[in-house]
Amino acid sequence: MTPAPLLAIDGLSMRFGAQPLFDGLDFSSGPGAVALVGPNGTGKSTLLTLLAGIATPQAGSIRIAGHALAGAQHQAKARLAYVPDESVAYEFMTGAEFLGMVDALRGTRDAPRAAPLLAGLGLAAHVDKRFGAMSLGTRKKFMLAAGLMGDAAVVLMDEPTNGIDAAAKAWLADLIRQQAASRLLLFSTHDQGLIDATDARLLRLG
Ligand SMILES: Nc1ncnc2c1ncn2[C@@H]1O[C@H](COP(=O)(O)OP(=O)(O)OP(=O)(O)O)[C@@H](O)[C@H]1O
Repeated sequence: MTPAPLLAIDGLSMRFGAQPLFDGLDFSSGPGAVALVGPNGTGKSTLLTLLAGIATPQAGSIRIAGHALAGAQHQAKARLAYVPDESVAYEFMTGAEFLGMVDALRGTRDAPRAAPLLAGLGLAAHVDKRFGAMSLGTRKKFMLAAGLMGDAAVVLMDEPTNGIDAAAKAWLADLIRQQAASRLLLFSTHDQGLIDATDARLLRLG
């Protein structure tokens, strides 16, 4: 039997007020790198929140590795990770505490194995710093580390290279290329360099 696609979007519609952002969107993918592109305000971040199960569409369905987000929420969410554009950590938490909290919420034990991610993103020196004392780029890197650690089949990232330095960008692009063989990495971006470096398939809005 053919395995279910890692992501299957069927007839997805979303609007705020009268103007639809997208209407009847269909998309399906197995492992790979997919760049969600389009002009500002066309609904890229909104689509990611729908795929992450944080927001609910007006119509259509989303399946993650064969599990419907609407009907089998726990199974679907267990297979995905979502990296928001802005930090969601409490200001009083340290980087290490945040990764430990994500680990605990997911019921995994991946934080101790996150050392290569921390090194690659240049975070090793910041693990004991509180979020309130971190730069925006460092906060963003911890969001990326939290999403990329573990083995979620689908990793959703909102503008992953926003605010991070050139070394971390290059490392992230390499990681996406390598991991695209075994999981789906879907990211919104305006960064053509990232699209080129990851050889990503495009999902275009607007
Ligand atoms: N909760 C909300 N209530 C009302 N309108 C919203 C809400 N969230 C987003 N919007 C509107 O939906 C549209 C799409 O926003 P979204 O942030 O998804 O776009 P985007 O493609 O990610 O933009 P950008 O490239 O600037 O990041 C915008 O017009 C935005 O104002």
